[in-house]
Amino acid sequence: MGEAPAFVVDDLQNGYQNGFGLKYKDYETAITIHDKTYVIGGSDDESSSSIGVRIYDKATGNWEIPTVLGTKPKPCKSHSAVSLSDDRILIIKKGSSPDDCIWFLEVDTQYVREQKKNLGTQLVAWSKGVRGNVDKPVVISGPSGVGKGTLISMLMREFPSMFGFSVSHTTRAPRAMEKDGVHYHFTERSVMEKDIKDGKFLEFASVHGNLYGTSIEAVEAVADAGKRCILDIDVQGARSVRASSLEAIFIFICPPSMEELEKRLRARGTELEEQILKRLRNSEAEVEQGNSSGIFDHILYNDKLEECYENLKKLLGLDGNTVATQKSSSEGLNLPWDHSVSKTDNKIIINCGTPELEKASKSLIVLDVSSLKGGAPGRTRGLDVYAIDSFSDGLNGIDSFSDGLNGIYQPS
Ligand SMILES: Nc1ncnc2c1ncn2[C@@H]1O[C@H](COP(=O)(O)OP(=O)(O)OP(=O)(O)O)[C@@H](O)[C@H]1O
Ligand SMILES: Nc1nc2c(ncn2[C@@H]2O[C@H](COP(=O)(O)O)[C@@H](O)[C@H]2O)c(=O)[nH]1
Repeated sequence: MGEAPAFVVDDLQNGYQNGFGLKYKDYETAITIHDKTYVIGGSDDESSSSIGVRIYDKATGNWEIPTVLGTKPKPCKSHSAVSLSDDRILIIKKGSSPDDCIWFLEVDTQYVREQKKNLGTQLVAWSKGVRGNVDKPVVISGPSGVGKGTLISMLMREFPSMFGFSVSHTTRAPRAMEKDGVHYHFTERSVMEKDIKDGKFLEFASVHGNLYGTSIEAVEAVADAGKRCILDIDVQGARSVRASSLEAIFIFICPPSMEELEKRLRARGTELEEQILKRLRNSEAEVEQGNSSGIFDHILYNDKLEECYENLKKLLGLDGNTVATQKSSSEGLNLPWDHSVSKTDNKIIINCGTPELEKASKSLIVLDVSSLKGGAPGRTRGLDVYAIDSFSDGLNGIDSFSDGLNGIYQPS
């Protein structure tokens, strides 16, 4: 795809290399990985909604505008970019809020390769970086009427600040008490199919004759609120999530018997006879797959509701030690506007000192990226952050901090 280049090709061929914050005009950085140069544009244009990405393919001599998946970072005036192991580029936004400064642009991860194959286009995907290991999302599956929704409501009522519900999309009609955007995003099939084609869904499946799906945005909205995401999805959806990079805990809820399941479904009174029969027919295969597919980490029997709820809490580590597990999931990183970035092995060094402060105390922040987990279409977790307070002279390289780590960076 052709586009007027912001700089001439010779600049790319001669001037750019893998590495650091090569600031170009209009706050762009360029990172070359093998034959491709990724030009990542910051912006001072308030109207642009996200950081742009273009690719120059040295082999063909063409510019390409890739399909961009994932929740995109809002534009910033400047950023640094560092390539990590050829499959993703770390972006450090300057002047951004502490919880919005670390992003990853995935260019050749498994997810990107799969989506490229599915969509048949040049493609990249954004994933926001978070410190440490936030609690894994919880996927809850089980046949219709087994009590998934009831258990999830109990959990959310008891721990409102800890859990957030992933609001699915569905093409089925709303029930009497259901609210759009709360219980589901009720949607037209054609709209949902287009969004699926555009890569906006983490998973989707045809369930009891309707289309259901979890959008990437739904999962990220929960993470943005600093909560642990709960997904109520069918077994097909659970299988897709299991195959994705979203690391989750998978729990299957089993009915005590098929007779009891039928009783609950009928007593709920939300489905017409035809739907009840369809759901009951499907439940046999679901229970079989739930028990034998290897997708699920835990199987819970929902016979006595209170007992099942206590067991659910136990396996989520919520039995009596609630305060300890209600930790903040995404503590940010408070970077000064003026900083420079360098890299060694799996460590990214952010120098927060200014050249004018010659003999003064400088502060180096180390981002350890050796234990990254997850990634698009969710968050990139496992980012470790340390600060080093050191005194000028010779502190512009990697060698100078080998013994300088003095604990976790405290945002000022
Ligand atoms: N352990 C239980 N004993 C008796 N009734 C229960 C139990 N658990 C849930 N129920 C009841 O069963 C009905 C179905 O529960 P619920 O709506 O939570 O099922 P679900 O698995 O979310 O179904 P769906 O997949 O169709 O959304 C509800 O009326 C609920 O009150
Ligand atoms: N694969 C997905 N399955 C989903 C999703 N949201 C809900 N579901 C499952 O659908 C059935 C029926 O739900 P109902 O609300 O119509 O009773 C149930 O098993 C849910 O778990 C989704 O996003 N993806």
